[in-house]
Amino acid sequence: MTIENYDWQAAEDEINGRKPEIETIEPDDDGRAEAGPVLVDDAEAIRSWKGPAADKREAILPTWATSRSGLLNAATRYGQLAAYRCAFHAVRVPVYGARLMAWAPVGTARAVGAVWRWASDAEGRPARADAVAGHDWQAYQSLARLRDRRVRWRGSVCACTGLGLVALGTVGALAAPPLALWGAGAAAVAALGLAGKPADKPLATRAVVKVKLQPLTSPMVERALSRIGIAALSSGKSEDRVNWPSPIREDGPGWLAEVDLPGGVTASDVCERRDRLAGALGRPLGCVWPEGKPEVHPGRLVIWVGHEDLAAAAPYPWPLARKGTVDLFDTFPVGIDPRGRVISGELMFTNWLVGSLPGMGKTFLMKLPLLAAGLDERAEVWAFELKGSGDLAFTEAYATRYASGADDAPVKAALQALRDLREECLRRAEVIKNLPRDLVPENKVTPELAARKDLGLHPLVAAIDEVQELFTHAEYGKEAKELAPKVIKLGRAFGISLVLSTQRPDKDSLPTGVTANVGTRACLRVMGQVENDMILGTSAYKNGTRATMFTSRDLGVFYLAGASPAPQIVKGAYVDGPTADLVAARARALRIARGTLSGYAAGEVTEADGPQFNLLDDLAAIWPGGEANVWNTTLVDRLAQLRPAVYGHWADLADEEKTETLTAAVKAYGLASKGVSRRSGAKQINRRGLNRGDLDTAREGRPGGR
Ligand SMILES: Nc1ncnc2c1ncn2[C@@H]1O[C@H](COP(=O)(O)OP(=O)(O)OP(=O)(O)O)[C@@H](O)[C@H]1O
Repeated sequence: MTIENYDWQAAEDEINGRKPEIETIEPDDDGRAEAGPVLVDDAEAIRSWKGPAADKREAILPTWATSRSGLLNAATRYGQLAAYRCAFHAVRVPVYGARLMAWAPVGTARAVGAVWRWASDAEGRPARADAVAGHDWQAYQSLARLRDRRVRWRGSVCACTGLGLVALGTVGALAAPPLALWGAGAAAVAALGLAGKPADKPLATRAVVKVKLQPLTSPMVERALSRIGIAALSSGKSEDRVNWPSPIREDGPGWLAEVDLPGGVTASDVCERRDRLAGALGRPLGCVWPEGKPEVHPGRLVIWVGHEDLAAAAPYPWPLARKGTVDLFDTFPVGIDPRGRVISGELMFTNWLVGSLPGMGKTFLMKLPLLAAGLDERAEVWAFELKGSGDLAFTEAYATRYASGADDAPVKAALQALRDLREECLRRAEVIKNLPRDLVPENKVTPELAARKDLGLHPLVAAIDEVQELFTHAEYGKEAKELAPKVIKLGRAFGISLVLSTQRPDKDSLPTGVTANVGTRACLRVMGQVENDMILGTSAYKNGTRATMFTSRDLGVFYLAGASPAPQIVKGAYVDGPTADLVAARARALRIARGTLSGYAAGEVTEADGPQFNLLDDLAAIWPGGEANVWNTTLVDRLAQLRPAVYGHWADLADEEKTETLTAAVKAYGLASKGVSRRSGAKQINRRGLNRGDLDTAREGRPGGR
């Protein structure tokens, strides 16, 4: 119990009234404590206890104003609101124009009436009438003289202004450009329309109706907590009251309440009842996000209540979807937390495990590390999708290994990948061991070593979607279960990362060696404690990290553990199919430029990937008869027709990219493209292409021969 939580009254009652039922220190044998039992809790001593005091400093700036992403989010929110208002009113301009025109005659009448009243000294009329009624003829005479003077003067002003306006109008009509005339006309109609506007009718329709959100208050939170079915919170006893270490404050687009729960109640007890808490607070479930702060103590509860339902909020677009590259030795964005702060993850020196019920967003989440790896041109990517849906087909553009399907072939390819990764781990370990100590101070791959092509220590990211198909496979499962933990444990330091996803997190489908050793865990909605802990780690459920609290509406929402000291709730960035293809095209271009496009994406197909065939043989097969030199663009189109599954995506590239892609792909076989000049109509066009003689030489010299 902290000093603030100490119940002074109860302590005093106990000391002064009832016989104390508290621990006592018995007198020493030597009789020094004869004066009676000494209380362990001396109320006076505790009351006068002075220190050491820990000053808790409140943040100078709200959380959202302390980070670039927070500021960016706030600016985006207001910018989007302003843009929405502009667009809303822009489409209604004709309606507003029609309203102004309809009101303009009334406005004209009102303007003429006002001028007339001013020119005829209408305001003096009541005074003159009073003078007549009171038979005060002297006053009347002076008021009448005043009126005459005013009418003369005001009449002249009106006449001059009228003549001036007519002259100005005539000159304007003859000399001013039509646009200015229309502008002046519109301004006049607008002014008269506004003058004639009925008082109860607004000109513009409201673009944004402000819904007054009720601020979160401490009585509200206390009342809600007392109604979620936790006995201690609803007992009403003073010792069962929650404590407030800091006041409720606005945090991003919502309110943040931090409370210390009474003894014996933990934050996870409340997290488990998130739906009841939301109900008791009268907010949509997607607005209420309780979480623990175990680094303070298990009873510290943080409740964030958002203005907007996270499940109904617009998907969060991946910041790297349109532009940007990734340095895998740094972090990359994976989503936002309920408060709108960008959450990042990393791939180097960590392995990923993604799990959830089917259809909650596993594959969408897996796309993020795979695309991030794609945007680091040093990284080699292997992707295996064992459901056969083609969800990871975007990686075909840049992956060194790719397999997809619901049959045995991709499962076998994934197993082969694990075998090869194990070998690669050993090779890399040997390379690192033989390097001078100063280059590998921590026996780990460094960015400098990863950049050296001669060492082969580049990042290698291997993803297996629906990995349960591999681990439960009758023939390959046993070996895969043995290999995966070894790769996870060993590969980490050598730049090899596994990204695994499963929709069946149980002990048969996921070896404990995997669950115990992965560093980054992402758990979308699961049904129970076992699945939760299989993905998020032992005791995660007990510690309040419960992906069971997500509902079926929380698509793409997950607990991310391992990316930061405490698990975080994240709404994953949304990358749809076409966007993934665009990013993949950038990943491919990066590799082509660096000369690192290899394997599957470069058209090389290994035995493990399927039937054996080869780019050089395929080129020979589609070579136009009798031609000595052929443009790369023509060859790529013919290759795409020959094997759409392998070369199909090349056909969609621009001519320049087709040329580059084939140049890079044949380079691996020691074949170089050269300038090929051809006549097209009256023009002579020069493009890069291949020579048949060079191709045959490369085929002869290929290991294994023709
Ligand atoms: N981050 C996200 N934001 C918004 N919606 C998302 C997000 N991630 C996924 N979704 C939605 O959830 C749906 C299911 O996603 P996904 O296909 O990744 O699920 P899954 O768990 O892989 O399913 P399965 O187990 O059947 O393969 C998607 O069609 C998408 O509309």
